[in-house]
Amino acid sequence: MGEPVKRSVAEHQRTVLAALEPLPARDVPIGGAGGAVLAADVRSRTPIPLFDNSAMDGYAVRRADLIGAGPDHPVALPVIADLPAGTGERPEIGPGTAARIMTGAPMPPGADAVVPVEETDAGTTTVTITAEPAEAAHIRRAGDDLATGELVLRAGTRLTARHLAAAAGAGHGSLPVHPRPRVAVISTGTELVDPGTEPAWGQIPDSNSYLLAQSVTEAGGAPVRIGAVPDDEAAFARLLAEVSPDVDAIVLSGGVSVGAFDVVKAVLAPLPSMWFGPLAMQPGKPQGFGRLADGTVVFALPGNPVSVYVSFEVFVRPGLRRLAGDTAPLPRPVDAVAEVGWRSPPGREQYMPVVIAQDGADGGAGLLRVRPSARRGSGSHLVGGLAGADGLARVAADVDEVSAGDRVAVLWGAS
Ligand SMILES: Nc1nc2c(c(=O)[nH]1)N[C@H]1C(S)=C(S)[C@@H](COP(=O)(O)OP(=O)(O)OC[C@H]3O[C@@H](n4cnc5c(N)ncnc54)[C@H](O)[C@@H]3O)O[C@H]1N2
Ligand code: MOO
Repeated sequence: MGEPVKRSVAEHQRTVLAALEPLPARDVPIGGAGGAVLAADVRSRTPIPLFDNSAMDGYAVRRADLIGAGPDHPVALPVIADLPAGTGERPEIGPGTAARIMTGAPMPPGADAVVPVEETDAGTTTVTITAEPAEAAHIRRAGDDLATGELVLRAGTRLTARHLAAAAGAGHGSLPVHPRPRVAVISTGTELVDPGTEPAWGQIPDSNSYLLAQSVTEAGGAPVRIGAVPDDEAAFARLLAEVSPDVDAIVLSGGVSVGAFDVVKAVLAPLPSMWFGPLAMQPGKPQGFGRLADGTVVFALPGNPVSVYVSFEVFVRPGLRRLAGDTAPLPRPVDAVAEVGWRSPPGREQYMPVVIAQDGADGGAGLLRVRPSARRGSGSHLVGGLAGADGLARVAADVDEVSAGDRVAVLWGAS
């Protein structure tokens, strides 16, 4: 039984990206838009600030009344109004009068400067002022920040807290976004039990569904973690049919190899819209990708936990970015030096989970230093070693050994 020709990692990545389109845009209230990608430019509906207002708690005055004012020349003015932030009043400040005003309150007509309360006696009927204000002192002008119609946010921006604040300030209650992809996560394997449950002989905790659900969240998607299901073809087919109408994609783990009970392959390989095959990759060799008959996107990842982590980073995360409409370029791999050597299988591009350290006072040129995060190096079952992995060292398919001191490319940081 010979092995089929292996597809390269780059080709599979291209295939995945070419098969996916951004989810259709829709207006979402800004309270729920964080993490989604903006589908259209957003312009300010109003000036920011909306109106001239005071930058200080103090008194709105006519500057001409206070020329020459100082500690030795106090000037007393009648206080004709009290203006808190939010006031709807617009009292005219005539010559020789003042209004008490709080930070954020609109400047009353006639006033052309604000004197901070610290430079007064804080009077409420008459105020005595001991400083001459500069021209337009402590006034925040309408439109200083943005004029009406100015660009606030560009299409393609993944919305963070800062973006939501700017959009809210510019008068938007909702934003046009590509929704975050809803992603169901299912682990297959009769050997799987919920973590924390005592496993019987032959059983192990399901770690993949937790890895995948959290990875989906970190990639900006909305996970629906179904958890572990046994290797039962009929039940698995029913579950897919039940779940798929509510999600944009399904990420599966396990059951894609050549075993006798490989349920994912058994149920999905007959679909013409699914591809299964080996990749020239380690870990992550057996993979499936495509769509269910109803169009739901399916990533069928191998069961080994390190394979799942690597496959998510290399295929699923870029795919989810595409569904989410994120057009920012993927981070480029950075140059690093291997601190120790390790072996890589010939003919397969290797993705080694690594601990990353930066050269410090020892005279290094700032190059990253990496070593495998798992004690035993490469092994797609070494889930414990994943905890220490800061990134993935990529070793070309034609390299079968990395030696200490070799340069390697490292995928690192949010992608
Ligand atoms: N004769 C061959 N056997 C295998 C090959 C091969 O080419 N020929 N490929 C190996 C490689 S490489 C991988 S990767 C695995 C992938 O197999 P499956 O995708 O069918 O995955 P399973 O057999 O279901 O599980 C593999 C391994 O991972 C453990 N596992 C599965 N799910 C979870 C989970 N949710 N949480 C934690 N661990 C999980 C499972 O118990 C197995 O130990 O096939 C090799 N075999
Ligand atoms: O390709 Mo497998 O994913 O090495 O364990």
